[in-house]
Amino acid sequence: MPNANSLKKDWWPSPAKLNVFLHILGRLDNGYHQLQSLFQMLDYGDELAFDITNDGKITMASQLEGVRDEDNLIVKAAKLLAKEANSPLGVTISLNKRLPMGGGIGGGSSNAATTLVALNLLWKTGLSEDQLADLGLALGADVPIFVRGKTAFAGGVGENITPAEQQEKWYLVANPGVHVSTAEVFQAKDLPRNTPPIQWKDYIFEETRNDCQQLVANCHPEVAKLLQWLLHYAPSRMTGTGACVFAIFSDKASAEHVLALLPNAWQGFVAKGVNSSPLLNKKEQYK
Ligand SMILES: C[C@@](CO)(OP(=O)(O)O)[C@H](O)COP(=O)(O)OP(=O)(O)OC[C@H]1O[C@@H](n2ccc(N)nc2=O)[C@H](O)[C@@H]1O
Ligand SMILES: Nc1ncnc2c1ncn2[C@@H]1O[C@H](COP(=O)(O)OP(=O)(O)O)[C@@H](O)[C@H]1O
Repeated sequence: MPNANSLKKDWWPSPAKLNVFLHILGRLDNGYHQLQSLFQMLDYGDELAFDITNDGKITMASQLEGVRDEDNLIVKAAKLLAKEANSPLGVTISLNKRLPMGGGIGGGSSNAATTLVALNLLWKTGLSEDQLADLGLALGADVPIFVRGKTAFAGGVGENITPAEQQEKWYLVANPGVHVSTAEVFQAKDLPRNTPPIQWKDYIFEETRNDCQQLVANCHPEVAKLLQWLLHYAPSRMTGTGACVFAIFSDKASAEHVLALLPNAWQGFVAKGVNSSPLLNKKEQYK
């Protein structure tokens, strides 16, 4: 239960995303991969609160388990913004972590984006959305998409973003409890890297796939098992480089029904797919 102190805080949403599909078109000379993906924003995620100080210090109210403060993307984002905008202010940041880490649902990238967007307003540093997205790219490939906050098609190495309104569906997101390293997936010899490009206007879910899914399912039987289980109920797929898996429903009750049946070995949550992220809605309140 939240304590009185946390109730008083002004919490900023840090939503998750799903890669509804993820195609790998090729590999560039620098080792990075050319992708095509539909980034679906969810109405579910972490929350951050920012207590502004005058001492120029950037600190976490408490350490995120398994992540040193200097490696935390939240701290990195705040430091980057302070440097870029030459801000003399400091901040103590509280994090209410709900999203599994390293699961392909973008929690770390989203935390970084929420930090950039919120502190730009609270520190009054006045950077444009384009400038924040550019700063974010230095922290991770998915940070710009969370700064923009729109469900979108992404091309290039992920930086080429085209907002694309989708029918708002319900997703059951389940975590098989295994950790998959993005870098290792992209290094794998037998990762398919030659999917032909598609035209965004021709996008149909059934004609797309996640090119990382087979490889990850082969290496992690738990991912294959979870996918098999979900496929009994609804169209299902892995997100990003894994390991989380999602199932698509047209209504909330059906998604919650399957969540209630999910075997205890797996954790999950139900979220609505939204075209505008909760962060964007919060930002609008400050205008
Ligand atoms: C492919 C996606 C789809 O959402 O996977 P998930 O991380 O969400 O699972 C992301 O764009 C990942 O973004 P992110 O996890 O921030 O990746 P980065 O830190 O930028 O890169 C991690 C490593 O992945 C590889 N990488 C990443 C992106 C890309 N287009 N091609 C790559 O080859 C590079 O080897 C890089 O060293
Ligand atoms: N604030 C943060 N939240 C989550 N992960 C973080 C954070 N800061 C750094 N990390 C590191 O980034 C890695 C990737 O996290 P995350 O973005 O949640 O996964 P993914 O990119 O697979 O969706 C984590 O394993 C963790 O070590």
